[in-house]
Amino acid sequence: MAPTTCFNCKEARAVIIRPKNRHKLCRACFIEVFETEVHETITGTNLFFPGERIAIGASGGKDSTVLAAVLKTLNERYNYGLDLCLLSIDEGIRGYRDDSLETVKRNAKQYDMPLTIVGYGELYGWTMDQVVEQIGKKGKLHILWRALDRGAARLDIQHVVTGHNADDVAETVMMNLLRGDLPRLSRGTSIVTASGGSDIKRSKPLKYAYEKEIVLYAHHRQLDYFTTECIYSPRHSAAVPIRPSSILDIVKSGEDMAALVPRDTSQDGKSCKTTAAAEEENTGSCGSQNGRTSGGEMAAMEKQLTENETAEAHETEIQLPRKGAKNTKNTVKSSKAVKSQTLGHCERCGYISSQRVCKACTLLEGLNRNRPKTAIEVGMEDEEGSSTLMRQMERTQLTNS
Ligand SMILES: Nc1ncnc2c1ncn2[C@@H]1O[C@H](COP(=O)(O)OP(=O)(O)OP(=O)(O)O)[C@@H](O)[C@H]1O
Repeated sequence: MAPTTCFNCKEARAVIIRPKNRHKLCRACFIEVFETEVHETITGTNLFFPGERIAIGASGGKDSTVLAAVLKTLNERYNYGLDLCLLSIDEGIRGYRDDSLETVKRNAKQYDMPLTIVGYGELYGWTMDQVVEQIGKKGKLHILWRALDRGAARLDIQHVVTGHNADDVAETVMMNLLRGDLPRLSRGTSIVTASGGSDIKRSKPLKYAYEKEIVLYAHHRQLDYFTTECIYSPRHSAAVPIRPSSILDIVKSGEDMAALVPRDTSQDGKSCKTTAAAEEENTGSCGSQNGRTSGGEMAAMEKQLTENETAEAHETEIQLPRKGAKNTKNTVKSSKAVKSQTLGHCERCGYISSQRVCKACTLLEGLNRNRPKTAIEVGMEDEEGSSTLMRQMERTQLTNS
C-alpha cells in the first residue's frame, strides 16, 4: 500500500494523525501547524507586549518543556521581543522534583534561558517531604501558585506562563460543572488568571493545545523532558472523552458558560474576579491526595480544613440569569446577576481566600505547632539543619512575606 501523503504539503509522507481533527501530516507540517496555532492563541488574545519579561513555570515535564521550546521559537520567528526565563519551584520531593529539576537545568542550557529555582523550604519552612512525613499525603499544601508568584516577584517579573493545556482546561470545566461552580469554571477557562495575592498575572498559552499533540511535538522535536509522575499526586482525570475533538468542544462550551459569569460583581477585590488564588484553594499539584494522618492536633487541623471546605461549598450559589423567565426549579426570583463566591484576603498571608485564614495557612499553622518535635529530630541529625529550620520557623510566622 502506498504511504499516505501529508494533508498539508501534499508531498512528504504523513507520520501523524492529529487527534484534534484527524488530519494526516508529515513531521515538518505538524511542527509548523502546532507552533502556528500557539502563535494564533498568543496574538488572538494579545497575551504579551514587546519587551515584556516572562517567567516560564518550568517543572521539567512535557507541557512546560514544550511551552519553553515553542515560546523560544515563536519569540525569535515573530520578533515578540520577549525576555524569557525559566522559574522552577522546588517543593522538596526527593526522588521526583530533584530529578525533574535536573531536566530543567539542561533545558536552561538548551534554550539559553536563565533559570531560577525557589524552594518551599526557604519560602515556607516546610518541604513537601517534611509535610508528608508529618501528616501523610493529606497535606493539602496548595502553595505552588503563590510560590511561583513570589519567585516571579523576586525576579521583578509580572507575568508567569504555565504549561496548562486543552485537556487540563476541559477537565476543569467538567469538574466545575459537576460541582455546579460557575465562578471557578470561569476562572479555569480564562487564558489569563490574575493572581490574588500580588500584581503578577498568570497565563496558559497552550490552552488550546491537546496533551497528545504536546507529546507528539516533544517527540518529533526530540525535546528533553522528565516523565515520572509525582509520587504524592498521581494523575487522575475527570474528563475521559471518547471522541478527541470533544476536548475542544468542552473548552469552547466552558468559555460560553464562563461568559455568563459576571467578572466583577462586588467591590474591594472581594468579587469573583478571575483570581488564581481561589483556584489554588481547591486544586494543587502535589500532596492533594488523601492519605494517613497523625492524630490529635492534626485531626483538629483537618477538621478545620474540612469545615473551611464545607463552608466554601455553601458559599457558591449558581443562579443563571434568564430574561423574563418565570420561577421554576432552575431559575431564581430575581435574576439580576449570578451570585458569586465571596473572596476576601487571608488575614495571615494576605492571599485571596474565601476563608478568614486560607487553607495553606491553616495547614502550615498546624504543622508549625508540631514543629519543635520535628526540629529536635532534625537537630539530632544535623545541627546546622536544625538551626536553619528554627530560622525558617521564625520566618514562617505566616505574615505576608
Ligand atoms: N514545580 C514547578 N515549578 C514551576 N512550574 C510548575 C511546577 N509545577 C507545575 N508547574 C507549572 O504548572 C503547569 C501545570 O502543572 P501540573 O502539575 O498540572 O503538571 P503537568 O500538567 O504534568 O505539566 P508539566 O508536563 O509541565 O509538568 C506546568 O506545566 C508548569 O508550567
